[in-house]
Amino acid sequence: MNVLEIRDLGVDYQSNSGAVHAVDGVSLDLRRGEILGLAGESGSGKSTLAHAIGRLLRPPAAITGGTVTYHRADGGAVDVLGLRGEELRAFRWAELAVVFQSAMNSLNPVSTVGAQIEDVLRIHRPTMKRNARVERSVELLQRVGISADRRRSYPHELSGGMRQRAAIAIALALNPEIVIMDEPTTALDVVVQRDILHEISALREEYGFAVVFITHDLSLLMEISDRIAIMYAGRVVETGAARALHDTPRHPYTLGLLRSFPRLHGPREELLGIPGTPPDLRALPPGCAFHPRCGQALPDCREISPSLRDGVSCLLNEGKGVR
Ligand SMILES: Nc1ncnc2c1ncn2[C@@H]1O[C@H](COP(=O)(O)OP(=O)(O)OP(=O)(O)O)[C@@H](O)[C@H]1O
Repeated sequence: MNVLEIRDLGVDYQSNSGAVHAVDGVSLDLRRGEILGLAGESGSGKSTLAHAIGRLLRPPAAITGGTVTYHRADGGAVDVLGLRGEELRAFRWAELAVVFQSAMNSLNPVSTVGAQIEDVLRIHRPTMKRNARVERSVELLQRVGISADRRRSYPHELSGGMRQRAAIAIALALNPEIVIMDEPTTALDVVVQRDILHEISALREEYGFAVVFITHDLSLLMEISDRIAIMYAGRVVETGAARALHDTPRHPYTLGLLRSFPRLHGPREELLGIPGTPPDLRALPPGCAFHPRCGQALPDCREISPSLRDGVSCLLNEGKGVR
């Protein structure tokens, strides 16, 4: 059951030197309650896609086409890109919430973390009584690992990890169906990162929300995600179950990414990485955008732009794993 369906979505950034096609014909499903990881090199369009889904794009970004459909738990379908005004505001917190990399930027520095949760409740649940709001904020803070006495702390009084936990608690205030996490733990040290990721998994089990999770760290993504979508130059080039993608990558770019990161388990392998740099998004090479960097490219790859079929867009792929 899909909670979100993205079809043929395009997002451009207008610039003096031409339109940057940051997201180009992306179709992707988010299933109810799953963690979907978005991976890809810097500049591949992950954040732009996540911002488009959350209706957070600002000029010079503009949606050039496509649809995003949200399926309510009661079966109703919502045209996310068509939401305006009050409907959009309600959708943003109650149905979809976002946690950004820097909690410091999303938290209000002059308001305690408890007050920030209670504010969300006050605005969106006008009938909720004050003590019910306090109760809920304490419950949420405790649930993300912040003790009740920290409810009155200001963001600057908390450690980086605690601030990120607070940002997650705020995002969960209205029990959203979808939580978008854009590098939520990247600024934190590895131990704190892992703790928070385990917390996110546990919260997801408990509350049943779906997550779109973005991180540069593919091994981390493999651990936390149910499914993964790999982006290259604004397009999704492979999707699949995290395990399958890890064990039998089908796109040479996926393989390259996997080889760029040390594996957590199993024998150590040489970090081969991917030669070259991502293309200019104003003028993609003809054919498969990855072909100039692909060690396995065929002559046809220079001419034919493969579409995503059966979870992979690569001419080489005939159901076999790439080498
Ligand atoms: N305001 C902007 N104006 C012009 N181009 C932009 C703007 N913001 C992003 N871009 C371009 O859009 C492309 C996609 O960027 P995006 O941030 O979505 O990628 P990303 O995969 O999330 O990268 P990262 O992992 O570094 O966050 C990049 O080429 C970037 O240079």
